[in-house]
Amino acid sequence: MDFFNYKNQVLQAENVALTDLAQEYGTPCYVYSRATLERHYSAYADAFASHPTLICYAVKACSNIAILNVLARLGSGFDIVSVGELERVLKAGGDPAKVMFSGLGKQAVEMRRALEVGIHCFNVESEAELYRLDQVAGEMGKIAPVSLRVNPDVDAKTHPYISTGLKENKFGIDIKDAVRIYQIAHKLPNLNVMGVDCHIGSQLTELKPFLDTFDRLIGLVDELSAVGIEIKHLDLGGGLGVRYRDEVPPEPAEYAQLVLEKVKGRNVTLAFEPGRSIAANAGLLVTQVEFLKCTAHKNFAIIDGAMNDLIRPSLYSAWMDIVPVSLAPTPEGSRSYDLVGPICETGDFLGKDRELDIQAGDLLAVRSAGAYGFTMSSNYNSRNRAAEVMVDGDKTYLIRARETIEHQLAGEQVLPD
Ligand SMILES: Cc1ncc(COP(=O)(O)O)c(C=O)c1O
Ligand SMILES: N[C@@H](CCCC[NH3+])C(=O)O
Repeated sequence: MDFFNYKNQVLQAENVALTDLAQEYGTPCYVYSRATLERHYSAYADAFASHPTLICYAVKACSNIAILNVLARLGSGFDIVSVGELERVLKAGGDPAKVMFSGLGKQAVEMRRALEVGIHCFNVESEAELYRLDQVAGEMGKIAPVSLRVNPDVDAKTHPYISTGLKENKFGIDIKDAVRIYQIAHKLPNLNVMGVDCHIGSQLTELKPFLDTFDRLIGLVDELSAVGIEIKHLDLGGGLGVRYRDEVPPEPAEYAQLVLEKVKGRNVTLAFEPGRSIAANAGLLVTQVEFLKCTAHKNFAIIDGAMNDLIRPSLYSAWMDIVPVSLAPTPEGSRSYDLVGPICETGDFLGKDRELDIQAGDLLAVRSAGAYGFTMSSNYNSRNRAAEVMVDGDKTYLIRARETIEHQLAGEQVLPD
């Protein structure tokens, strides 16, 4: 459930009509609902309340500092993959002691900053990374807390571009090699091997791959214990899917029930790194129809939102729900449209073959756009990135001003004469 509903035939974000919001902030514009974000985070926190568990929101899903701050106030931890994301968390008032540092290409300078602020754990993805982290920690006179990200070779049954837990994927350490590499890590003087980590993919709509993974990780924990390495922390990553169309993904409570059953009697803390399931349905992208272009072959609605604003449809052929902000009938009547942006790419579309009753000037909302929406946006075609607005009840806050050409050009210069 979210807090985007129609009232008097106009779509609202909480108590604010999107027509008013578009008037004030312009389009394209990302709109987030604070109540929805809080509800989604709390679904995890409540589900795991009976066991020591760290919920680390995956910053990459939506990294605006206002979003991070709303979650930090609820006690959320954060999963980061770069020093940029770490600085966002710190700026947002997040607690570094609740930060997991994931990602397979951490630079020494990033490790240094994370050690300086005292993060919870590094999720290390290769033997080479272990040596680098050991060296950096040694130079700083620190001990780095470490989990190894294990690749369990489980099929997450999701889009191939967002599946990460198969042996052919670049992520993690092959589970067959894990004991050997744990033994290396255990001997390195500046590392404290505390946990096992994994993340098998994103937009999972079944629990079975998670549970198969869990069983493999527990098997590894027992093997490690047999060679004298005690694991105190299990990080199961993110990946729980959301409904974009007709998917029926499991709720955090169902997931928790099964995991807590499996973890019974074991002295391990748990961690999760949900991104999409917290942010996706807490945000939408509001865009305006510039022109209708109807030919003998196709009807196009040319909109002011484009693939640079929201790349998921172009990149993954992802289907996103697109609805009119106002349900009032138009003189045009209902037709099937491809919703295309102004970018010079055939792949620049947000939706295809959508039956809509719209006319030029109308507003549309792309639903479930809160995750991997703004964070994957770009300046392609020198377009300014969209504004971001947070709604809280009947209040609205501009949490990121629309970019300007001056922002885009800052840092560029022509050659001297
Ligand atoms: C290491 C890691 N953790 C967490 C996430 C968040 O995943 P999701 O948004 O599917 O919950 C990702 C992205 O898939 C990831 O790569
Ligand atoms: N960006 C992807 C998900 C990738 C998750 C990153 N680990 C999406 O929009 O679905």
